[in-house]
Amino acid sequence: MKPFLRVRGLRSGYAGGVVLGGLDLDAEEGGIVAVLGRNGVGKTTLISTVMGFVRPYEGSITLDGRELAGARVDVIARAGVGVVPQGRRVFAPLTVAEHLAIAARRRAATGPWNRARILYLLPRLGERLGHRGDELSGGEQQMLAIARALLGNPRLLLLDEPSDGLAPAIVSQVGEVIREVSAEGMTVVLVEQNLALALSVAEHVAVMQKGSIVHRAPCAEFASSPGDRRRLLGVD
Ligand SMILES: Nc1ncnc2c1ncn2[C@@H]1O[C@H](COP(=O)(O)OP(=O)(O)OP(=O)(O)O)[C@@H](O)[C@H]1O
Repeated sequence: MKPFLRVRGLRSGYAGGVVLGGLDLDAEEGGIVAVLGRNGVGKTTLISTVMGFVRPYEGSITLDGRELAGARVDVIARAGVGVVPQGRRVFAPLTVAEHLAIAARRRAATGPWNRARILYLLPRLGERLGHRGDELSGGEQQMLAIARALLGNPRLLLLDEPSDGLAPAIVSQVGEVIREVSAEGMTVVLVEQNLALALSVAEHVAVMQKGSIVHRAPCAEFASSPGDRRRLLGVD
């Protein structure tokens, strides 16, 4: 079967410097791939390049057969790619309701994910509609960042370290939300340092080192290979 997201020979970086040196990645439709790797290997650069924030030097990024490498961010968003960025990017003075209204106005496509459905999935946000971004906990901000991305009805959702800075109980809620959106058919690429979260939600792992994917495995296999985890990630 042809992968829904197919990245081949992706070279990218900043101001002529190379971070991704010919990266290949596949994600099946409706599947969850976790991209793992130590700090600084280029995980955020991968997300930024797929999303069009960083223009690739070379290579191919196809979504459902359509070439997106080098396209503008708005074209990529309309083609069905959504992102939950690292650090959440919630605006301090805007309320939850205002964030959602802006995201709904700017949405790339209509589809199953509307405000009512998202508030059903993320009930805590419904209780905080009148609260400003800077009044939300880290977990609430993360749920808002996810809600904003879902409102765009992406077919491919890129999440950049959604567990960062969250308490373990909230991390498992984030994991449940990711599983639920994937169960509805959305394809997910999850960049994570939290191995437990990655292994509990994804079907496959792709491990990055120095700007390329050096190891791919089904999660169950990676979970039962402590030698691989130590060698590739430096963790037990
Ligand atoms: N905007 C930028 N301009 C120049 N260099 C950058 C920029 N963003 C990242 N880099 C560099 O690119 C390399 C890869 O960074 P990147 O953030 O993609 O890695 P990462 O795997 O996501 O790391 P982390 O896990 O710490 O978030 C690093 O050497 C970093 O310093």
